[in-house]
Amino acid sequence: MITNHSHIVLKTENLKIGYQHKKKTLCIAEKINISLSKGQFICLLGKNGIGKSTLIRTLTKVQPQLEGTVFIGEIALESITNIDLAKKMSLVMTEKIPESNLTVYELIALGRQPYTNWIGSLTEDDVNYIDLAISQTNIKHIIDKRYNELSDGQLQKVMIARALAQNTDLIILDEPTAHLDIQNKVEIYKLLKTLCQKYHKTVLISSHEIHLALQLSDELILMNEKGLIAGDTETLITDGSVSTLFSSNLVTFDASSKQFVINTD
Ligand SMILES: Nc1ncnc2c1ncn2[C@@H]1O[C@H](COP(=O)(O)OP(=O)(O)OP(=O)(O)O)[C@@H](O)[C@H]1O
Repeated sequence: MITNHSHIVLKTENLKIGYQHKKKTLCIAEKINISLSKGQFICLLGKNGIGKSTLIRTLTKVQPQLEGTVFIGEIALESITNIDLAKKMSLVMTEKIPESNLTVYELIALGRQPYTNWIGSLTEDDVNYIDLAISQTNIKHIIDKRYNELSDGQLQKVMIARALAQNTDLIILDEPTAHLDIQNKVEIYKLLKTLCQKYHKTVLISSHEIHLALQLSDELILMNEKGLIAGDTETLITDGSVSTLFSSNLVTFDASSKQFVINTD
């Protein structure tokens, strides 16, 4: 019997990611075969510049793959229209959005764009999803503020709320907690975990919060110079895979505390 757990929301087949400039090809990683299952909280970890954002941009159709295929369910990514994709997948990127005079509420309401009618007026359903996203991210106190009045941390929560309002089965976030303090980082991680457990969303995030990722994720995708290692979080901690993330004599992975610790000598 196929359970919800084994239901694959996204998978890649022999994916090769990177950049093509004129006749020059820069390969960042290849032979990538990963799958994301329904209800799973997956963290993508790797050191600076290893290719996490490149992978996320390729999985979300922001940039083309060099080779191979990304499937959303059974359908190849390139054959899905942008409007249909926006109903299946929401994306939170670190890039700043263009300057605007929108209020927080209006920004979040933009998450409903794939569903709104041609004049863009909000239905009762739209309003309910927006209100739920606002309460889930705990930002009711700032909904009347303008975009340019927000701190980086507040803006990050608003962008997550916009993705939640989009109400997709799959949510992909590139370093969603980069500007947040420790309390807000934990809050966001717990929120993402709850979305998976309670609402069976599939959440993929790239992150440098290794300690939080190891405590809360169901699965990991580890990127290092040799390629990708994907699997169950506890397994990758105990089989030593996590310790390969940083090949440096500055830090060592301590599996018992699930942390990289600074070498003292
Ligand atoms: N437009 C581009 N053209 C060519 N190379 C690029 C481009 N964008 C990024 N790169 C290179 O691709 C590699 C991977 O970058 P990427 O941003 O995916 O890493 P990352 O793991 O997300 O890093 P970080 O943790 O620092 O955000 C880097 O060497 C980077 O210089």
